[in-house]
Amino acid sequence: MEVAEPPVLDAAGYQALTGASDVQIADLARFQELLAEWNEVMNLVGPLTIATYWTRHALDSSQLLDLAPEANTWADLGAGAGLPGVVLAILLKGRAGAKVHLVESMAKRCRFLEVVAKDLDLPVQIHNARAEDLKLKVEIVTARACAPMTKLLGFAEPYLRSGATGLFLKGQDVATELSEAAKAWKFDAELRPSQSDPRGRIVQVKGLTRVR
Ligand SMILES: C[S@@+](CC[C@H](N)C(=O)[O-])C[C@H]1O[C@@H](n2cnc3c(N)ncnc32)[C@H](O)[C@@H]1O
Repeated sequence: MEVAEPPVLDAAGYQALTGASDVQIADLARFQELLAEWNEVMNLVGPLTIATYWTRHALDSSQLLDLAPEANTWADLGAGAGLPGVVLAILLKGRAGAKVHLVESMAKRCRFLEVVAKDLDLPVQIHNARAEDLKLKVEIVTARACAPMTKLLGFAEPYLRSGATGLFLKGQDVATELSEAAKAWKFDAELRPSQSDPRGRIVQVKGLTRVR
């Protein structure tokens, strides 16, 4: 089956598609600069993806907000370079009660996140910790490229069990990952199309219990 290519957006194309404000575009462009600068000395994202940032990182991340436009409290597990968490925080900045928890187990990636948070004055809290060890009450728990579904649900268990909805960015192996995960967990999952990756899916997860 032929799969459409993802859109290749620049800042203007991203703004036309999403309706982001000029201030948000400026903040997103600054994040792209910081990513490019730090990627020279630290492995944050694939170097070639800096050139396709507006699709591959900005749109990939910000599309989650369309699925939960009212949600103010988010936790991004395995935030790494700040994707999707920093993009979400840029878009939520200025909204009363907005808070994005960036959870990342690697200390040097947390140092990068601290620099970005300060530079852009973001409503974030950075946790240098393993996601499964924290007890954060949030509306939405998210993750991109953090772990296969079976393992990811283990990381997300405390958040999902306390009432959060999961929005997980997944690639083309999502069906296999979900059927594997169903051997270990019982959960409700809905698949949403991805705007940034025609082969990718957003998995919306609610309710989670362990079956073995
Ligand atoms: C492949 S990177 C993806 C980073 C980012 N989400 C992105 O899409 O660019 C996965 C990140 O998850 C972090 N990680 C893996 N397991 C974790 C856990 N249990 N708790 C917190 N962070 C974790 C790793 O240190 C790494 O930075």
